[in-house]
Amino acid sequence: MIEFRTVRKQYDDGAVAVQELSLTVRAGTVTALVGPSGCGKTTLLRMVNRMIEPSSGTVLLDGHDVRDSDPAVLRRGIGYVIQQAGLFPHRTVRDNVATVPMLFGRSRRRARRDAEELIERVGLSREMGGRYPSQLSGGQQQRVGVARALAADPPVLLMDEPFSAVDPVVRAGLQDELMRLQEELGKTVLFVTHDIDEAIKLGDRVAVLRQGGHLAQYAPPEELLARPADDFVTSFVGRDRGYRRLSFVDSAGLDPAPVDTVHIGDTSADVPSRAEWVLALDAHERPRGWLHPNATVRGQLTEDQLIAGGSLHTLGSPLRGALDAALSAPSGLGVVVDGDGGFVGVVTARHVLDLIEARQHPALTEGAA
Ligand SMILES: Nc1ncnc2c1ncn2[C@@H]1O[C@H](COP(=O)(O)OP(=O)(O)OP(=O)(O)O)[C@@H](O)[C@H]1O
Repeated sequence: MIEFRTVRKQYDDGAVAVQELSLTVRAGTVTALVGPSGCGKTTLLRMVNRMIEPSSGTVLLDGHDVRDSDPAVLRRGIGYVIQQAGLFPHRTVRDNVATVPMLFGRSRRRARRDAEELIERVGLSREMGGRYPSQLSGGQQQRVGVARALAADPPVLLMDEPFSAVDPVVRAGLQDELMRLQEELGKTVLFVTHDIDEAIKLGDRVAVLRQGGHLAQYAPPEELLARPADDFVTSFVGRDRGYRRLSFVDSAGLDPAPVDTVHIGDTSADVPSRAEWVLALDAHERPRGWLHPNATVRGQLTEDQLIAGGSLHTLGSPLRGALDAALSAPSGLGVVVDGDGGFVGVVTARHVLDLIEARQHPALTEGAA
């Protein structure tokens, strides 16, 4: 557990970066620190490993004042990942990851073997261990940065905008990878970002900071979206927070309806012309696309005769996916699949909206029924 108790930081030039701030990061959870540039996020993060000392107040790690620990010893239990990975350019990937364990006395051979395992764990191939950082893409370098921070198996990870230098697609992949790793490893993570979407995706709790190092709100992401504490947080979380909140509403009670289906490879005799949209499935019952109403199939049904479908909603995942599936489908019918991708049924946007309404105002809906 990391605890900030009324910490304040004033730099020598008089600038106050953090203003009497109290915050607790529970063990085994991810807390995202988010806010505009210069609001004190990095300052706060670096107080944990004593790269920066507070002007007043206390930072506790598992109940112990960090000031009572020698910084070098303290940092052994704290992984640190920064933007653009900060790798040693003249060491191979494997040696970058093995450096810290070797400093702690692990044999070179053992440290390298562990490094190779970690390299795979963060989603890179073992062969990449022999390359130099400049021979990797930005996203791959970030993965190495994460592997290096994990190498000493620290219970705490500090991550300072670790993914902000890569493009959005790679970034999303790195975020997913971190979530997967975190499920496995259960570290106590403090994650700095200026991107509210990243904070909401990764944080079990999100701390929104505003200029001058004030804590504007500290809450789980769904609460932040549902009940922003003030105008600053409201504008910071953005306009479509109502829609984004659906990411945290489960889809229990969603009742997919049947729809006419055909299979790829069916002949025109099997596929009579219909006035309704027809969903085409493959041999594994997975949706492949839609057949337009009244479309005539010539010969066998092939994929190029289909209109590409919208997004798919997996049964049991949050309601946002169900609404998106309905809104993005050419037929207006959101396709619902099971965990294996097999077709289950369809939902309309109206159906999803009714469910949302019932969740938000249960009494009202019951009264109307
Ligand atoms: N060494 C320093 N000396 C003086 N002022 C500093 C120092 N480091 C940071 N500051 C100031 O403290 C404030 C907070 O800086 P900090 O780097 O913690 O913000 P941040 O929220 O991480 O910003 P960014 O998102 O831009 O990285 C800023 O106004 C900054 O200019």
